[in-house]
Amino acid sequence: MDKSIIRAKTLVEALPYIQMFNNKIIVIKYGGSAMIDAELKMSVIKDISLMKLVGIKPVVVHGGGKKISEMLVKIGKEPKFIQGLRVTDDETMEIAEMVLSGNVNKEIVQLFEKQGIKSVGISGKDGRSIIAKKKLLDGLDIGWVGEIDTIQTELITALIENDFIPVIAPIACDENNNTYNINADYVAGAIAAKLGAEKLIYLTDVEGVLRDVKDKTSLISKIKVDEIQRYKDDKIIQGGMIPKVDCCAESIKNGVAGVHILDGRVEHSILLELFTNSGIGTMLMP
Ligand SMILES: Nc1ncnc2c1ncn2[C@@H]1O[C@H](COP(=O)(O)OP(=O)(O)O)[C@@H](O)[C@H]1O
Ligand SMILES: CC(=O)N[C@@H](CCC(=O)OP(=O)(O)O)C(=O)O
Repeated sequence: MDKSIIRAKTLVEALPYIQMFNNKIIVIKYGGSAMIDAELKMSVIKDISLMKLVGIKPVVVHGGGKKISEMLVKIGKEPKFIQGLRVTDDETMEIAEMVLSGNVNKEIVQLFEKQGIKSVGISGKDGRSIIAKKKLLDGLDIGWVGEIDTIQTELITALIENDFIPVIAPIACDENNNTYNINADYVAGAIAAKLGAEKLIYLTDVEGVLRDVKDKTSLISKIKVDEIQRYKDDKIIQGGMIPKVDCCAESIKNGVAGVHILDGRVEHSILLELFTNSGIGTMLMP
């Protein structure tokens, strides 16, 4: 068949989905692991730009953990994680803020602007959008790691209403102006719930949740919230996947209808998930 006919057919099939998401907020967590090369980054940005052009209201929450770790190694500091969360001393906090609120955030904004899409980069500090408090891991103090106390959507909503894509770095402060490093997965989940998003999509560097991390064919395509603990106990879900599934569960409890973990390395993974019948990745369900 002529390629243009295939394209037209695909478009016609996509139309009902496009209409279904018209004016709906979709939160995309763009993880550092899926920002590995320029081509891939551009492809993700183009997909989100297309969503915006067809009437969806995307909100981007980004990570950048790999870049923080690279910077720490450059200054001779060994990155340390406990249960997927970075142990954050004073120096690490300073670097995390520089990398996330500065470098990564502004690069994403610049890529949207290159597509002619209006976007504004903020961190949780701007407009006091995220108020944090210290997170203790089973009583253990791991430094300036924050958990979300309050989300104030005033600024984010103003940006959406004025046709901008909000691009949010997971840095926040508390009432005493201490700065906190928050895992971006938590920020995406909490913002999706607070905004009443239609969908929350986690873009990462694996096919989804795998039964065996070394076997990419072992994808678990559907997980019920009450199955998560068993997967964690059985050490199937580990490391960086722990905060992701916990946030998925929390957002579902808070009313987000569709939560997906997708492979950000696959071209058009978001569009395939949103606009076709061929669901990819892992879908979390109540
Ligand atoms: N069961 C699992 N399925 C898939 N990935 C897993 C699983 N358990 C642990 N992981 C790890 O979680 C990682 C994704 O989390 P993370 O590195 O924090 O990504 P991101 O930067 O996108 O937030 C994967 O690269 C993988 O190493
Ligand atoms: C406390 C904590 O772990 N914060 C994360 C924030 C960045 C992040 O979440 O980046 P990814 O989404 O790319 O993993 C960190 O310092 O790596």
